[in-house]
Amino acid sequence: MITLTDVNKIFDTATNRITAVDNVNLTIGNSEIFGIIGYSGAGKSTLIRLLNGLEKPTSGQINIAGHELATVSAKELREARQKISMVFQHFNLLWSRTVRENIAFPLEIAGVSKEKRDKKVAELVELVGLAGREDAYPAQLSGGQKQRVGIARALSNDPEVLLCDEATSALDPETTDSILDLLTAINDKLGLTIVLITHEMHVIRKICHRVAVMEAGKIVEIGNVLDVFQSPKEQITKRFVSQITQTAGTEHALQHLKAESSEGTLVKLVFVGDRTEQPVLSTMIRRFNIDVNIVQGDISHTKGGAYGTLLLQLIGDKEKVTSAIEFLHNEGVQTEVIGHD
Ligand SMILES: Nc1ncnc2c1ncn2[C@@H]1O[C@H](COP(=O)(O)OP(=O)(O)OP(=O)(O)O)[C@@H](O)[C@H]1O
Repeated sequence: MITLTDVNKIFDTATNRITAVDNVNLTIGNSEIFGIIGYSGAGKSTLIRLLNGLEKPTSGQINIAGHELATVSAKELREARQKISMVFQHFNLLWSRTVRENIAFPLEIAGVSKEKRDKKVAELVELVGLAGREDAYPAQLSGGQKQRVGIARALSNDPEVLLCDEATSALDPETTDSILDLLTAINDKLGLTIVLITHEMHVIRKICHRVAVMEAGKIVEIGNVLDVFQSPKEQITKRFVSQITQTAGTEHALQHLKAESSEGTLVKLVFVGDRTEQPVLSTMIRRFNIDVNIVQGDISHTKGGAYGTLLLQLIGDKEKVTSAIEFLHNEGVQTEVIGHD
């Protein structure tokens, strides 16, 4: 559905030359929810502007739904852009128009008849959960409701690809979750492809099938969300993953434990998929007759399954502790020994 081949975007300014997108190769499948994560300046906005045809690449090819964006005529680009819609961080609504009129706006531009517009708007209002608010103005809506209007408007011309540019970054955590649930429901119901850029790993974890990590214009890591959570390879990816898996107290707790208690073996466990639901730990404790002190733990849910980390202090006979760690490993639990007595 979307293929980027050797894509570069270079900005030449009066004083320097910036490679905002650096040799990016990427394929995004039909109906996929694909996340691009990176810190500020990584090149995410430039990449999304290339995807919606607002920028042309300096070199390389971008193919979306059969259209070669880099080389198409202005007319074909307009046609291609009919298939691509965008949701913005700050909603970009028309403030003097009602909810109904905002959603209908792209249809008006496209010359769709009033009857068809009204029918479509009614469907979309229902889909995004705004029934009863059709005649409200944006200023009368909450942030989450404004974004619902933004999403309904983006869907009005039946796009095949929905691009989301930090769509939840201006919202509080609870509202963020409700908008992410809405995007998931839309992906399930309409089967359209969603590409989102974000700097929040929570967004990736909650709704994406796959993720690409961007740094200095390059995609430095890419994979299924669960795989990336389970074994991030690059340092930057580890930092993003730790946004979720590491609570503020962990480092402190570790240092405290290392300093205060020299007893036992400190082990970090990573559970993936079904393993999180199995009583692996209680079996281990019973079988090897060791004491276990839980230092820290959490579980996250991704589209591909559950993912959890647990920091344990194992206390007991050294051989038994070693066998217990081996048992965990054989049960499919990733183990990493962090410290020994
Ligand atoms: N039109 C432009 N002219 C010159 N430089 C640009 C232009 N657009 C982006 N850049 C530069 O390209 C680099 C990537 O910027 P980009 O906005 O794509 O990153 P980003 O990951 O989206 O960050 P942010 O979240 O802060 O927008 C930055 O160094 C930026 O200054």
